Amino acid sequence: MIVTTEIEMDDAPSADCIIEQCLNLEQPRSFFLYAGAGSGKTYSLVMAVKSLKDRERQRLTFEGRQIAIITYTNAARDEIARRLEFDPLVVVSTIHAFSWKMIQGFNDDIREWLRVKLANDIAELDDKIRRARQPNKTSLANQASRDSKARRLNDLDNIPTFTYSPTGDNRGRQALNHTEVIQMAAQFIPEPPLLNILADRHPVLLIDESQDTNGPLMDAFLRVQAQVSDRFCLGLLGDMMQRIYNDGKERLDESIPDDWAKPEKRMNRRCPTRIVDLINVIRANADTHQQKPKPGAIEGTVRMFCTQQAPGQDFSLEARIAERMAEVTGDPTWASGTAGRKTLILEHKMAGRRMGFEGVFTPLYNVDHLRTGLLDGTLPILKLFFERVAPILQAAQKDSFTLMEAVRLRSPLLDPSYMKDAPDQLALLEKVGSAVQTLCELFSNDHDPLIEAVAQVLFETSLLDLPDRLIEAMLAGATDEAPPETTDREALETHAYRMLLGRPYSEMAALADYADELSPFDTHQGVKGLEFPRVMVIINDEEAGGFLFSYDKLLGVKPASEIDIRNERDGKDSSLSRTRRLLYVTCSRAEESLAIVVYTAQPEVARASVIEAEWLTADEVVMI
Ligand SMILES: Nc1ncnc2c1ncn2[C@@H]1O[C@H](COP(=O)(O)OP(=O)(O)OP(=O)(O)O)[C@@H](O)[C@H]1O
Repeated sequence: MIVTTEIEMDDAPSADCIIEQCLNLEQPRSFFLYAGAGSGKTYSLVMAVKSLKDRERQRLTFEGRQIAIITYTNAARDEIARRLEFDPLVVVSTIHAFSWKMIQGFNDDIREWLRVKLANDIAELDDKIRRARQPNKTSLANQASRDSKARRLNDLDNIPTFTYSPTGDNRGRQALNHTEVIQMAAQFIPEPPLLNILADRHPVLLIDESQDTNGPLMDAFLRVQAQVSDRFCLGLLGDMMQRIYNDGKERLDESIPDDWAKPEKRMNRRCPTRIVDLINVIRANADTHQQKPKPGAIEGTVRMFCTQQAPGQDFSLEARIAERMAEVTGDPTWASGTAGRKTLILEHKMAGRRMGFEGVFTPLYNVDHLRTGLLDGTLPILKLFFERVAPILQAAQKDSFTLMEAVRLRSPLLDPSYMKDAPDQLALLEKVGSAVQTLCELFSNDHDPLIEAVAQVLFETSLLDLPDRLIEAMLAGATDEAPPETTDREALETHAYRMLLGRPYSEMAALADYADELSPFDTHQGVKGLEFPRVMVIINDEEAGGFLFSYDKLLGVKPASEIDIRNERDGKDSSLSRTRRLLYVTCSRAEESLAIVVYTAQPEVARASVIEAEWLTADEVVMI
């Protein structure tokens, strides 16, 4: 068998060889990798670091220095660290963790930065409050925010040490929030002493998904590189066409200095030829980087289904489309239910409707300060149900030994120190057994109890600890009333939990399935970096209800606004270019076949415009 290497297959000198040459501790050269979807950026990153470690292990160890890698998500961090065998010579972190590691301990600088920032924010809010004609929801919120900032400013000198956790709640007067840490890092890193600390600690810094790295922070890294280029290598991996978050640096590629290496990977190793062609035409509107499929790539299938059906009503249409895809592709897995494909929706609530968890999701999502914890699953109320109640109920389906083990690991009643002090251990065990039985009985005969009933059992039996705010909500009782007209965070949070209490437990279970990332649904943005054999992209502006993206504009159903046209003409970002990039990301996830489902008021127009733009042929667009 003849083994063809990438060097032979690619018309450009191998990008991986160029990167390897750049990672030279004697003569470092920074680089910016041009690489489209599925071109193996993660592979290149891992290979480059492995080779550097092999060459320079002794020296890096002796000098106590580490190669640093910044990833976009915790999942990507874990994956890259795993592929590098958790080697202590390499530190892999998210941008938040990396920024904090750099600024942590500089308490005086942090305090002074906060002093200026808080004073500026207060002055801005004072101005807004002054200009509000009469008190309204916004002015009341501004006043509350102003008062809280003033309290924080007054208290600054009493805080000797600031704290921060990239994955935690960051509550308490000494805690910094995510935005502050990023902003401070952007300001401190390009100046001594952090400039030298960074270059001394990490002679090589590689940033994955660099197109979405916070803009000011990216500027800071570029400034560091410009000042210490003889002893610091900055490697940027990413794809400008996959910039889908708003704070990434616009036109990063144009800011790259001439003396950097600019390797390019042109081969798409993921998608079939038909999909490579499709993403090439979508991309052609944005830049000149085109890809070729890997040798021996399958042909693959693309279909677009355009419908006028009102959004969010009947999802059996999507099941019927999946059946059509099974016929067209000859792949029966398409028709095997939602688990047989990956369905990409624009907003989590759209998954909520399709998976049946909207009733628990929406009340939490509507409270600003709960949103992050909801989306990353760190909200204490979710942890209670996802990590404690659900495993106990699952164990109850097996045998009594598994059940008691699940309870032992989670119940405060079976905590060794609590048990040790219990006057009658046998009675305690009986109490636990009866509590578990009461909990399980709620679900007997396929009954779907209200979340309130489940919480009540946990509370009355003390089987599990409940978050204080949930207990407050239980005392007030379940509700389906609209949230109160207030800016009081605690009142809004308690109200959201009261709404949740009135929902069936099955909705919480569905949300848990969605959160564990094994669900067949994900958002357009959430699948960055991932790949799936069968992908169904749902395009539905009305159901998504957002304003940053507009597929109707991209597909010619709605005219672009004057601002969009002006922005496009001036090479600035617009809802058209943002949506085009998002479509590029979603379509390029498919390894075998792709169905694009377009819900729109004018399906004929959408059809005509994709055919005219030569994205798809007439045969590939189905009116349904
Ligand atoms: N050198 C290689 N040889 C064979 N397969 C490869 C190679 N590099 C990458 N692949 C495979 O190609 C696919 C795409 O790689 P990867 O996910 O790293 O691409 P990517 O550039 O990060 O993509 P995207 O930006 O679209 O997320 C993966 O299935 C990966 O295993």
